[in-house]
Amino acid sequence: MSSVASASTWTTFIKSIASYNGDLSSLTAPPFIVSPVSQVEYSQYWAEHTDLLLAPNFITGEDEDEVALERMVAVVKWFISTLRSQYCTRNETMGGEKKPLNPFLGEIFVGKWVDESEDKRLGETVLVSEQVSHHPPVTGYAVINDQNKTLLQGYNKVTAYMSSTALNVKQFGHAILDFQKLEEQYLITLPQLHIEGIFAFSPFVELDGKSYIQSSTGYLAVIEYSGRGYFSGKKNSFKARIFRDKASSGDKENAICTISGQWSGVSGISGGPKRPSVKGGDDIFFDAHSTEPQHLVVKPIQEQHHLESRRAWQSVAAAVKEGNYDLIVQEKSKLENEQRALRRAEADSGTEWDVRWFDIVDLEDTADLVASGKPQDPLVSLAQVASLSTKNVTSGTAKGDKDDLKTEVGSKHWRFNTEKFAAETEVKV
Ligand SMILES: CC(C)CCC[C@@H](C)[C@H]1CC[C@H]2[C@@H]3[C@@H](O)C=C4C[C@@H](O)CC[C@]4(C)[C@H]3CC[C@]12C
Repeated sequence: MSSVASASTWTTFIKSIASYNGDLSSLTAPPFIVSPVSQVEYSQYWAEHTDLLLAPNFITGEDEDEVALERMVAVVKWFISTLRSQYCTRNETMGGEKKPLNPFLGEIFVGKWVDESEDKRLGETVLVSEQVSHHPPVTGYAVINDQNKTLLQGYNKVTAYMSSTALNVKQFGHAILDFQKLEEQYLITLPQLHIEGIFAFSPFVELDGKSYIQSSTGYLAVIEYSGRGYFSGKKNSFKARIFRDKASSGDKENAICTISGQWSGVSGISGGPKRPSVKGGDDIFFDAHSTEPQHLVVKPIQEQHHLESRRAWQSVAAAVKEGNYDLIVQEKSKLENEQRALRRAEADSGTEWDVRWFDIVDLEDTADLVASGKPQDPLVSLAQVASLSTKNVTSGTAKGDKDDLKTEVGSKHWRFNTEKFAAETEVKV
């Protein structure tokens, strides 16, 4: 396509999103900003640094409180390390942010990270990701490491609205990182973001606002994001402050340590743990470019189940890579029509699609759960400590915020079901 033609298609697209407010799946994007990758694959970006994800398991010592702080710093380091993968991958590999393929209900994506450490202490780490809802689109994921009894699970939903300068994206959902051997859990809320550069023809993500990591040991990390110019003149800036607890986080001066810099580049740490080993050497906390992401190993397409993402979307992905607009539309329609036929058949037989590895839990009435003797969902206990909402609202919403107080918003959340996954016989990782 000529640059004049693509500029006019781009202008038409911008006009179509100018009044846009809702779930992004219905947005028809011009072929040159469509990605050949389905959004169900994005869950892999949580664990492209498995060594950092698992690091807290190996932090031990005499002083319990110091160890708890060191583990919190290690969790923050891992979290910061995920951001470049999550939000820069398309820019780095496709020359700009793209619109991912909209996963169909039941679409799955699985793979594993192989332990490349000398002592093999990391073991195998497995990813499972599943599209648990189509309207609205919701992706559930779990990263499982049996050797170190570590489970990261979560789910994600996005909505968006266009302002005069950017596409503003709200993330719903959260992640829970459970170190079962340590009996320590972390609630992780998701950053909010906007897409800049749309009018200049070159979209990219900027994170904004705050996200939180609450540890069951009481430590709370408050991470603030800014684009170019607020904290420093640099893009993708952040400042993470670690506090002893929620109560002390009211005053920034109480921060035990502060980590700041660029999440897509270099960051440093001041204050915090006494042992230098957890801080990173030479005053560098994390350098996103000197620690390359470790990519997930995925089975060849011919060995994949028909619901596995790369197999299901292979014709569309090929058409996207070819830049063949008519073929993209044709191949996408085939898949969408099959999905519509499935939904009609379910409606006719009065059945519903069986979500494979996840369940929805209603945390509305936690008193019932406590009375039933079942262990409390970590969201309930950790959100309470951090004073965050347990409702189905924008990730990181404070308790008592106007959205938290809306009576019509429920507290239904997606959870990974380890038993269902253990009983899986058709899908091989
Ligand atoms: C290019 C643009 C104008 C079209 C709109 C694309 C829009 C649907 C895309 C753009 C960025 C995408 C984010 C992506 O940056 C990273 C993540 C993190 C991942 O864990 C969950 C998905 C999410 C939020 C993507 C959702 C789809 C977005 C907003």
